[in-house]
Amino acid sequence: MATDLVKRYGTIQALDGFSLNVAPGEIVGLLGHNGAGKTTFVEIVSHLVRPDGGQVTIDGRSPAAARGEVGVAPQHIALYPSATVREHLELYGRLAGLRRAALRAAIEDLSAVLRLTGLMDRRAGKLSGGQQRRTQAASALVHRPGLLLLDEPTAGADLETRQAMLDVVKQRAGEGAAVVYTTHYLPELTELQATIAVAREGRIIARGACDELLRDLPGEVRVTLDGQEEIAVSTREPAATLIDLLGRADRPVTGVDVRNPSLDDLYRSLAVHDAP
Ligand SMILES: Nc1ncnc2c1ncn2[C@@H]1O[C@H](COP(=O)(O)OP(=O)(O)OP(=O)(O)O)[C@@H](O)[C@H]1O
Repeated sequence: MATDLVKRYGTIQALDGFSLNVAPGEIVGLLGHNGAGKTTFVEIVSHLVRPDGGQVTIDGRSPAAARGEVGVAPQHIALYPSATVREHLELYGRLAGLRRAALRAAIEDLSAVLRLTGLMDRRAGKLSGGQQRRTQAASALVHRPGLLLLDEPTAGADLETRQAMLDVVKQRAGEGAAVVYTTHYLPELTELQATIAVAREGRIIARGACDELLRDLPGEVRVTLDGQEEIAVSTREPAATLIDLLGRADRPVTGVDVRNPSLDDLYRSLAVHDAP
């Protein structure tokens, strides 16, 4: 849906040929260092920012034409402090065309999944940070958009908020929504069974299923000898390496640890440094 996006802010090249496709029902975990361009991409797809070059289509339409089909939870909290949680959901639901019974049902369903039921009549400005995050996500989701753009939806969130967010994302993807989920918390992407896109310096430098991307990375085998000396070997063949190390051990082996490559290793290998 995004092809060759380019965006400059003065001398800063925020996007430099950024391309990413997301299929219906797919959750894409968008990773990348601070300043890699993730938020700029989200802003362009949600028609908040115009690209200098490249193209975005959402179900064959431009971001302007498809606005009602997109649900966006921005990185920074953007709620009306004096409006209640219910008023937020009613407002965003009505803006998207929901009325009466359909609106009520959508709000009831979403407030249960996002654990907002007991908070519906509280003003947004008086909520905790995690409660605000959940309200913001609910506002993005209430009209059941076909494309969800969630920009660090769990930043600073406690366990309850994090779990609620993961539950609702899985539910919506299960119903066919395409989801772009930016995060710095890699275990969330494993739980979401997300495919991965890694951004670096304004473009996507790795894209695919998690297993595929990890296949070529080395894991690590550690063997402890006599409770003291530890030998650590980085290897693509952990079983063979372990057998070799055990065969060559000249003292009792007191500990063995085999670590398969993780998303953290992938992230470090591809997007190691902060942008200047
Ligand atoms: N409105 C703006 N004006 C000037 N520069 C901007 C603006 N928005 C983004 N940038 C710059 O564009 C680059 C990409 O920023 P962006 O926010 O898209 O990165 P990000 O990957 O979302 O980072 P983070 O993980 O920190 O949220 C950065 O260098 C940033 O400073």
